[in-house]
Amino acid sequence: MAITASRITVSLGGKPILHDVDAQIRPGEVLGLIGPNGAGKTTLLRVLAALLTPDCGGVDYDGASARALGRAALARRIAFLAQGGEAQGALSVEALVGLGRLPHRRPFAEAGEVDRQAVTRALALCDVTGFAARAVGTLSGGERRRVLLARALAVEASYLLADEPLAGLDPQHQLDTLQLLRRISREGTGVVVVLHDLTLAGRFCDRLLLLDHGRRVADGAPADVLDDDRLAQVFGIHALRSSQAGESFLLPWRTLNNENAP
Ligand SMILES: Nc1ncnc2c1ncn2[C@@H]1O[C@H](COP(=O)(O)OP(=O)(O)OP(=O)(O)O)[C@@H](O)[C@H]1O
Repeated sequence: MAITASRITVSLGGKPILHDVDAQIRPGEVLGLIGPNGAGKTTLLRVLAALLTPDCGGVDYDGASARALGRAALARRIAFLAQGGEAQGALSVEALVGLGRLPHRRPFAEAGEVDRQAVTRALALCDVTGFAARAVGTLSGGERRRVLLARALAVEASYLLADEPLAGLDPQHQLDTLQLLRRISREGTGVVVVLHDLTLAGRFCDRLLLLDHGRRVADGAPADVLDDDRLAQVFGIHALRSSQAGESFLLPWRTLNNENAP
């Protein structure tokens, strides 16, 4: 069981974006998708979610193609949290999170008890139960982000694909969100998450896939992927390293084109 993307090549607007990229999302694992701005992370995530058809290569979903599965089955199998996702202003938070249940409902059917329980659980997991009756348009940016994650969790899909779920979140909710993603992965979900924070990516992901200029330059354990040479070559930074209670971590410290900075 896995989502397996093989030799993905994509051009957009006549510009090559991804070249021959392989990627695999496995149940029970948090895969971090990292790389500089413009590296192709969102494009790869959209291919994995079957929202974008690659020019070459293909994606296999637990042994079936997207076409064989069909839209409805894919929507139950894959939850997608878009980067900076829009949310309709007048809709209540509870109704928006309830949209995550649509793939499970027959057309025009009312929400059932299972749907209501999934929404209640997703609201609690994302710490937004207190906002349930509020109009989405009245929330702060970070609150709205957590509500959109709740909508994705309400799908209760086998795979969760999240594009920068930490953007705009305060430190507590960043840590909460990553702990939550780890928790659902331990319960069997395959999680892929686009992250810019290398400290958190190194701490919370089981595996990191590093993209640079549309190419996969590394895929493996965080400690192996985030070595000094790659941080220099791909990100142009130097990082400090330390450990706390036996857990090692890195802290991006200075850019290499600014050697004299503190
Ligand atoms: N429709 C399009 N037409 C032309 N170029 C595009 C199009 N969509 C994306 N691109 C380009 O493709 C490249 C990869 O974009 P993508 O959004 O996948 O990068 P990313 O790694 O997610 O970046 P970021 O970290 O900044 O979000 C960028 O250079 C972007 O400008």
